Amino acid sequence: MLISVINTSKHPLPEYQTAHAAGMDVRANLTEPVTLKPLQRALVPTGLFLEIPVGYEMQVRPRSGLAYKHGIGLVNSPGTIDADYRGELKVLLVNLSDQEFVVQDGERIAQLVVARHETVAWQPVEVLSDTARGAGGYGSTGVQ
Ligand SMILES: O=c1ccn([C@H]2C[C@H](O)[C@@H](COP(=O)(O)OP(=O)(O)OP(=O)(O)O)O2)c(=O)[nH]1
Ligand SMILES: [Mg+2]
Repeated sequence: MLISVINTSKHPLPEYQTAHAAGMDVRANLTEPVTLKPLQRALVPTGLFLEIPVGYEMQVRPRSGLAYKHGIGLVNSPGTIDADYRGELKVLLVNLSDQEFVVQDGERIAQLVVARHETVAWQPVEVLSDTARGAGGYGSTGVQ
């Protein structure tokens, strides 16, 4: 699919790193590095402005390498970019490690996955259909 984009950053557009990757890695666009102390969060700019087609959303997801090696995640994982959003795409990083982490300009900080979504209209009713699960949840089926 095609997504209209304005790139005000000094970096290339987000790219798939392999042929069948689901996510495109997106880069930080910074004038100076951002230091994240343990448990600190920051809204990191990308310099990208998008127009996602109606009926689709973009999910901003963590990169597992950054998560595993440095404890870097997204506070709102997965972030949701709406089709009608025209502001700058930003990434809400959090440092879940016990070490300081420095985000560098141009660093691939997250990945973007585009997905279809439904738009729901509610149908209020008095009774819902019976199922074997019923109201069971939160581990009701056991562990093994
Ligand atoms: O990681 C994110 C999450 C959101 N957004 C932008 C795009 C999205 O369309 C908009 C609103 O996001 P969301 O609905 O998650 O935030 P909200 O707290 O509900 O704000 P709003 O009241 O503006 O919807 O912010 C980002 O740039 N990055
Ligand atoms: Mg919202």
